[in-house]
Amino acid sequence: MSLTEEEQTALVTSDDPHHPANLICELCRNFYTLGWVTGTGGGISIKKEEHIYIAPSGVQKERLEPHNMFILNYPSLEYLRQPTNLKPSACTPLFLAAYDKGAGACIHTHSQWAVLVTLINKGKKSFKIANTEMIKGIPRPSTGKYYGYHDTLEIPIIENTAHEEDLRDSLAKAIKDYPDTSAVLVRRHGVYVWGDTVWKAKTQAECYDYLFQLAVEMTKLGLDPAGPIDPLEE
Ligand SMILES: CSC[C@@H](O)[C@@H](O)C(=O)COP(=O)(O)O
Ligand SMILES: [Zn+2]
Repeated sequence: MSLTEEEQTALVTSDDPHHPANLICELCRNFYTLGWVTGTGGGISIKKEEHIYIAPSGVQKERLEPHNMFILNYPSLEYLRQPTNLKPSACTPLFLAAYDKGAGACIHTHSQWAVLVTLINKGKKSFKIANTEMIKGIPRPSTGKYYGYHDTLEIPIIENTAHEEDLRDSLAKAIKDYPDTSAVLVRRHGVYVWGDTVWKAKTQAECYDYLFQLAVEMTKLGLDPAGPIDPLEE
């Protein structure tokens, strides 16, 4: 299905700030200030019905403009729009793994908290944290609810590869092995977080980042992020 130039332009042109092409630009500017998408790394993709919006590869993500967006048809994976002289994000196969799981948006951050949490869990296949209020912002699909304050949240960690696209198989395996997860950490690299909608993906990415920072700081203080509540605390 090839679209005319006009039809392609219409897919990235809107006065609605919530249109995916506009939102990707706005959110990347926000994420840049958080240190999530600096130095061209990281990014976000949004799915609107059968259209998946993807940013170009290797560009400053905080300077994106709506007309820079690639558009993929889902599930045919045919490109409907490919801006000239640009390549789609190397994260595309990873974003697609999240869409295959039913996501409406997927965020990839290079947050240093995500990187550090993989380093304090040296040799481990997952990161765990419990008894923390912000866990309640993370959905638990098997229960149809969110995690509870006393639950243990477990996020898989996969090993980094030299090229982003080569992470696809291990990310897909982690999603299969941890059916309740909505995030996958990549050692020495960052994290992928997805949600049913762009807003859920965003708030969940914020909760995860908070929990990663908390876990790093707790570990520095000799506290176990997944440990029980100390009776002397209260
Ligand atoms: C600082 S380069 C980082 C990239 O290799 C990659 O990890 C990344 O997250 C962004 O890939 P990109 O293809 O620019 O969207
Ligand atoms: Zn990356």
